[in-house]
Amino acid sequence: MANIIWHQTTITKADREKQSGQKGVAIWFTGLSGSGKSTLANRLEAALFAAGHRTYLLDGDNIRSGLNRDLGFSEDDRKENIRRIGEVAKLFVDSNSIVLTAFISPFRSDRLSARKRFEPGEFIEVYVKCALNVCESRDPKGLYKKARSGAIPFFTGIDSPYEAPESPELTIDSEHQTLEESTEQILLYLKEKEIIH
Ligand SMILES: Nc1ncnc2c1ncn2[C@@H]1O[C@H](COP(=O)(O)OS(=O)(=O)O)[C@@H](OP(=O)(O)O)[C@H]1O
Ligand SMILES: Nc1ncnc2c1ncn2[C@@H]1O[C@H](COP(=O)(O)OP(=O)(O)O)[C@@H](O)[C@H]1O
Repeated sequence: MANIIWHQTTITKADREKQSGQKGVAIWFTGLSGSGKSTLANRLEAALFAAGHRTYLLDGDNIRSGLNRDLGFSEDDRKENIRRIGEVAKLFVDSNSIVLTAFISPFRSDRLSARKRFEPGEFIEVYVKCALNVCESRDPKGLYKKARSGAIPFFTGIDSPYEAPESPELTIDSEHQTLEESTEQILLYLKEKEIIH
């Protein structure tokens, strides 16, 4: 961008890591509405927090009522939604947090653009896999019912596409795994990658 020059801060990401003993990463949940992103992200954050880690959870509905309150659900708005979340997540990672994001993030190209803003290993894509009919039967917010009645146009999985990840770092099968099993699966991955100890 013209006349904008990146300012290198005195305290670096490496300094922060050394002080805290944890690595900053983004755990990027993606999946249909009702697949379990929020439930799992909250459960995982609680486990990480209890173990003394610095964490933060960015959740769809909360961000959409503040930072992204100007955005709706058109393709362009979803793209901008995910772009901003990616930038915010990057700031949290720079600050040495484990940031968890729980957004449908339906488009592969947008998730890839977000990934590219991070260093290798910092962006952990977690696909919360769950069949549409199961998400629809859970319908925790009653939104599928509304979407089927025509009250919510462009609802993901019904009349707006969801592009499943092709090579996510982790796939969680929320139809067949319990919440505890899914949480353990992610914690194990974080330990294997030496993000937490
Ligand atoms: N048209 C349409 N399609 C999908 N979802 C809708 C829609 N309208 C409202 N909602 C509610 O908004 C939540 C999804 O917001 P996100 O920011 O995660 O969506 S996206 O990533 O920009 O696609 C989603 O929350 P989750 O159920 O937690 O996924 C819904 O509660
Ligand atoms: N194994 C599971 N993992 C996660 N959620 C589950 C599971 N089984 C049932 N659920 C339920 O499914 C719903 C998922 O809703 P939510 O977490 O809001 O999904 P999302 O954030 O993807 O829209 C919750 O009511 C949750 O209790």
